[in-house]
Amino acid sequence: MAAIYQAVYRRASSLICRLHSTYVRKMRYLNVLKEDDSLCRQAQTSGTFYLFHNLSPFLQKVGEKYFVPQLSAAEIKRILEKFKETEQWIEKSVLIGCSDEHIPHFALDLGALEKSVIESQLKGSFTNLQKALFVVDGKDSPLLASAQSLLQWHNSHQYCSKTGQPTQRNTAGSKRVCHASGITYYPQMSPVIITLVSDGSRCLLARQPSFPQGMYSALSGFCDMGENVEEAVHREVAEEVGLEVESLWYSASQHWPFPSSCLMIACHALVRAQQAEISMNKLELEEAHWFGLEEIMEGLKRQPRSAKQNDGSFLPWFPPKQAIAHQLICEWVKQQTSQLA
Ligand SMILES: NC(=O)C1=CN([C@@H]2O[C@H](COP(=O)(O)OP(=O)(O)OC[C@H]3O[C@@H](n4cnc5c(N)ncnc54)[C@H](OP(=O)(O)O)[C@@H]3O)[C@@H](O)[C@H]2O)C=CC1
Ligand SMILES: [Mg+2]
Repeated sequence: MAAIYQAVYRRASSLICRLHSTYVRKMRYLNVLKEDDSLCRQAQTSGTFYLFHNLSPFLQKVGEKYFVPQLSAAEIKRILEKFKETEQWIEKSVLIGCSDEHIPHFALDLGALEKSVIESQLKGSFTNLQKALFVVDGKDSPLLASAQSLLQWHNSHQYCSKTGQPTQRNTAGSKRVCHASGITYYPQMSPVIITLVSDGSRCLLARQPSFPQGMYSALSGFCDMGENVEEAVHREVAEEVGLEVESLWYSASQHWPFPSSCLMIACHALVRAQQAEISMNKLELEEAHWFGLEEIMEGLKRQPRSAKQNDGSFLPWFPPKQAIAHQLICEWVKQQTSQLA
């Protein structure tokens, strides 16, 4: 039966090949892997694997550069053999994407096995995600972030919240089902708005007590139940700095894995210059200031280390380019400089 099914799939995909672009074929292939457990199990034997250990990704350092190695199923089996574990472990992996040539990519957490043994066999180290995202190549960080978020979601959704019974995952790891209640659980993201407020000539940046010293960012906050993006922006700006947004526009979005899978929706917002006095909410923020164009341009040049002064205090610096807050600040600078030109 499986053989007939696979033959039909191969025939159908060869027809699709002739009709669609590489991107469309790739997305269709991934979709089929999510729906078809036996095909996905087969794909695991020819796929590549990103390794994690208790949610920390495995990286290799060559010179000053960090790489995210993709291991073959054979290499994974060799590690498992070392621990006298069976290859059934591979079934714990989750599907995270595929190459243009339809080589599927999986993420696998070997957290139950001794970390140092794997590290010395593969000549690399499991690195905290927060560090990893900022040292790997830009194209690898979204992949690491979404892989870790999916693994984390499976860790925290082992049981049905209605019946308390264990939930079962599909092979791709794109959902979990409670057979007692019939409820299907899908991986979740929390929508979060992030807004760069401007009064026309200055922009507003703030610090939360948990931020690294000297770092200022745009205002952010989780969307409330039932709220749309516009309402969330208006509310968060009012709550955090006591200002009323006059107009706003969408810029871009980003998946952010901290604390657990947020969908950051980035916007610019304008307040009236005559009504721009900040009334900061001290429960959420420790500082909030208006910054002029020059101060922002200086801040963008600073790194955390160069921001530290001799007396131990810090000059303002801003989130690194991997964070969408950075993109908002750069867009504001571009808009201001084009107005001046
Ligand atoms: N990529 C980027 O450029 C940036 C990303 N961010 C991210 O944005 C996110 C939200 O920013 P933040 O300003 O802290 O949000 P908020 O201003 O909404 O405040 C956070 C507080 O809201 C409560 N809360 C409400 N809903 C949730 C939920 N679904 N999950 C967790 N907490 C919730 C929690 O309070 P309590 O626990 O007391 O109930 C939490 O401490 C953070 O995860 C942060 O990492 C922020 C800035 C830049
Ligand atoms: Mg906030």
